[in-house]
Amino acid sequence: MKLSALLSAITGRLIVSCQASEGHALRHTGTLARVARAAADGRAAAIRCGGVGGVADVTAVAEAVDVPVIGLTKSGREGVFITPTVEAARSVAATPAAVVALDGTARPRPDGSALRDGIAAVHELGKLAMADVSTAAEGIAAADAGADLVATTLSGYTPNSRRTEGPDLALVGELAAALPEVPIVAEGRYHAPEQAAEAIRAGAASVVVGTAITDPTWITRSFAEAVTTAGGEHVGR
Ligand SMILES: CC(=O)N[C@H](C=O)[C@@H](O)[C@H](O)[C@H](O)COP(=O)(O)O
Repeated sequence: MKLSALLSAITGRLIVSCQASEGHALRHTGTLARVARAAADGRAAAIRCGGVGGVADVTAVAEAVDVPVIGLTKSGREGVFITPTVEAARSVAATPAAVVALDGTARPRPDGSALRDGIAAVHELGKLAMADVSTAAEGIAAADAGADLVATTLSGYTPNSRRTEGPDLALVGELAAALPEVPIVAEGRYHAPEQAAEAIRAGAASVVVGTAITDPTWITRSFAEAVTTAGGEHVGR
């Protein structure tokens, strides 16, 4: 898929991330493919998927939905863990995913490669590359390395990034101003529709929402906590 075709599908629209970590009740490829279908039925413009489920999840989701898929692999939680090697980038690019998401920070990669190498491997297989960054400087470097899209995914998850409780809307604005030619994707801790709308107003081409839509354990916990707190107040009256 060409970048222009992807952009006509996702610009000004919502992307849903359908991933589940090891041990999560939804950590099942077929189940996540169903979750992706439900999100597409709700008008998600694209699905981001893979994670610890790797290329099996990406392939199953791509078969289940008729919107573009952004694929990634995840290994570990330390240092570079999103599509961390050239081999991982190549394996995701070989699936039906239209876009490969990969760590776009300047930290050392497990295989000693540079971001530019991973992006080149993705492009060789005719796919688009989304760089997941944590700061504006990383986004600028990622665009220079050939990234087709830059996403704020890693803000709050690297030692040198801001740790906002909610989404890092400021980073969206900074990237949009610094890279007017590059589509910026807002991602990470968007927990309410109004926050997602705010990201578009801040200059994002598109917004990725994961946990708040596709993690029923997280959603339940937030309701349960609210109810328990009210219950405690009630008992204390
Ligand atoms: C930091 C990291 O590993 N982010 C991952 C990237 O693919 C996913 O675990 C997130 O769910 C995704 O970025 C969407 O964000 P949120 O779930 O906050 O809406």
